[in-house]
Amino acid sequence: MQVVFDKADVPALILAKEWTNLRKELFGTVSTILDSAEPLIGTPTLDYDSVGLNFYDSGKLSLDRDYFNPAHKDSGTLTILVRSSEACDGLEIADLRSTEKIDSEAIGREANFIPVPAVAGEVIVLAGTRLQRLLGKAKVRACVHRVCRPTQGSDKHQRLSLTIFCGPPMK
Ligand SMILES: O=C(O)CCC(=O)C(=O)O
Ligand SMILES: [Fe+2]
Repeated sequence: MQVVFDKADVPALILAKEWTNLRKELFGTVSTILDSAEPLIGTPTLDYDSVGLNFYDSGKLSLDRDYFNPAHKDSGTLTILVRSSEACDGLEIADLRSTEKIDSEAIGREANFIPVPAVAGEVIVLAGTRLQRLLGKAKVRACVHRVCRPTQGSDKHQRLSLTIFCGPPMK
């Protein structure tokens, strides 16, 4: 038996089409805000996205670990982040003005970190190292971020987040 799909009905293709339109709008806005003539999408190399799903469970985090996810930069152009909506879920970003350090680990030790409380319906957009490379450090710096062990809520805190990593990762 042969099953024939109408492409217009395949959910993954519908989603891909929606995402392509959204991506175009998002990068157009970012280019305008950053006054960039540099293409950020629209070439086969740049039009690369990958999706990540993170499940964090503080019950499974060993006691000597303070972070679900230690200080790091994402390596693409932009990261779109959606997370479960508890007010203080441990996400923090580094204030890069508070340190001269360059690498994520040193920034993680030295910088002041700013908590990012979750707001219902929000979508967070983080700059990655490829965006910094394309536009120059004077215009944009890759966001150093981390997810701490949450201090609020029950001991068995669980957290879910979804990321779309746009652009090919830097090596
Ligand atoms: O879970 C989060 O809020 C952040 C996840 C993250 O930084 C990553 O997957 O690169
Ligand atoms: Fe990240």
